[in-house]
Amino acid sequence: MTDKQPVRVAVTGAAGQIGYALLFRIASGALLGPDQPVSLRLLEITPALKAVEGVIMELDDCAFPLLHSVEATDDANVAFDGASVGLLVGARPRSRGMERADLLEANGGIFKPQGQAINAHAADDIKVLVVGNPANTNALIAASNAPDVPKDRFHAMTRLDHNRAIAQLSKKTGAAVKDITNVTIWGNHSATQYPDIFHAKVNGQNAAELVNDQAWLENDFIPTVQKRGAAIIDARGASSAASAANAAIDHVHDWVLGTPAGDWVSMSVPSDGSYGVPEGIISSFPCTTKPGGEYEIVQGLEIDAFSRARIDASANELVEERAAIRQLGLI
Ligand SMILES: NC(=O)C1=CN([C@@H]2O[C@H](COP(=O)(O)OP(=O)(O)OC[C@H]3O[C@@H](n4cnc5c(N)ncnc54)[C@H](O)[C@@H]3O)[C@@H](O)[C@H]2O)C=CC1
Ligand SMILES: O=C([O-])CC(=O)C(=O)O
Repeated sequence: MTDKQPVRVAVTGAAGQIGYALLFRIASGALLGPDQPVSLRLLEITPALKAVEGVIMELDDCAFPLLHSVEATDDANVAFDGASVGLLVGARPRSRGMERADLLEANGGIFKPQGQAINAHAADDIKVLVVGNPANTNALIAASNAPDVPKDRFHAMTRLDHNRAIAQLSKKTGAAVKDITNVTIWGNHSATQYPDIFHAKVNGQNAAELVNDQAWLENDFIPTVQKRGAAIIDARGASSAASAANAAIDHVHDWVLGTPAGDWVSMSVPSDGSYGVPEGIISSFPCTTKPGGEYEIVQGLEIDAFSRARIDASANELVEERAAIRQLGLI
C-alpha cells in the first residue's frame, strides 16, 4: 500500500495511561499520515516492562498495516536510537508533600538523561514533544542536555489546553468546532496559562466581539480552561489520558504535516523573545507550521493590557522554573 520507509517513533512512559491511548493511534496512521509506516520504540522503567509486553501483544493483535515493528526497552539510548519523533510522556508525578523544587529535581533525573540520549542517538530530523509534567520545564531540561540538536526541535504540549479552549468556545457560541479558528494558549501548561480568544474567530467573526461577555471570559472561560486538568482528575479519579493522547497526536501531526491556511495552533516552543516573552523559556505561542517540520511563531498580533498581564504572569512562572532547574544544576 505504500513504499515509504518506516519512521522511528520513540514513546516514553509507554505502560502508562496516556501511552495506552496513544500507541494504537500512532500505529493506525493518525500521527504521521495514512501512508507512513512507523516503527515504535517504547521506553519504560524496568518494573513496567512486563506491562509494556502486554501492550505490544495488543498492538500485534490489531494487525495494523502501517506498524512495521515494536520494541520495548528500559534503556533511553536504545529507545531514541534513530528516532525521528520522540514523545516524552513518562514523568514523575507530584506526590503528597512534594514541593515544586522536589518535583523538578525528580523530573530532572528523567529528562536530563533522555536529553543526553537524544543528543547521542536520535536521527538528524528528530522532533521531540514533551507531555510529562511539568511539561514546559521538562522540555527545557531535555533541550539543554542535547546541545547538538537545534533547540527548536523541543516542544512541550499545550495542544490539550488549545483543544479545551475551542470546546468551551463552541459550547458558549453554539458554533461547530470546525468553525472555530485562531485560538491561542500563551505561557505555561499550568494554572497560569492564558487562553486568548481576542484573535480567535467563529465562522470568521472575532470571537471576543461575538461573545461580548467579559464576565464569562474572566470568571468562566479562562478558569475553566486553566483548571480543566484538575477537574478531570476530580471527576475521573485519574488525569486526562485519552484527550491528552489525542492532543499529542494533533501536535505532532500538525508539526510534521502543516497547519491549515488561515489558522494556527498553540505550541510550547523556545521563546525567541516574541511578544516580550523572555528568550529561551519554552512557552506557548500561536504557531503555524509547514509540511516537513518547520514552524513559525505568528507575529504582529495586538496584545492589550488584559492579555499582556496574563501572558507576563505565565512567562514569569516559567522564568522562575528555569531559575530553579539552573540552581539544581539540571541545565
Ligand atoms: N501536557 C499536558 O497537557 C498533559 C500532561 N500530562 C502528564 O503526562 C504524564 C503521563 O501521564 P499518564 O500517562 O497519565 O501517567 P501514568 O502514571 O499512567 O504513566 C506514566 C508512565 O511513565 C513511566 N515512567 C516513569 N519514569 C520513566 C522513565 N524514566 N522512562 C520511561 N518511562 C517512565 C511510568 O512507569 C508510567 O508507566 C504525567 O506527567 C501527566 O501529568 C497529562 C495530561 C495532559
Ligand atoms: O495535571 C495533570 O496531571 C493533567 C494535566 O496536565 C492536564 O490534564 O492538563
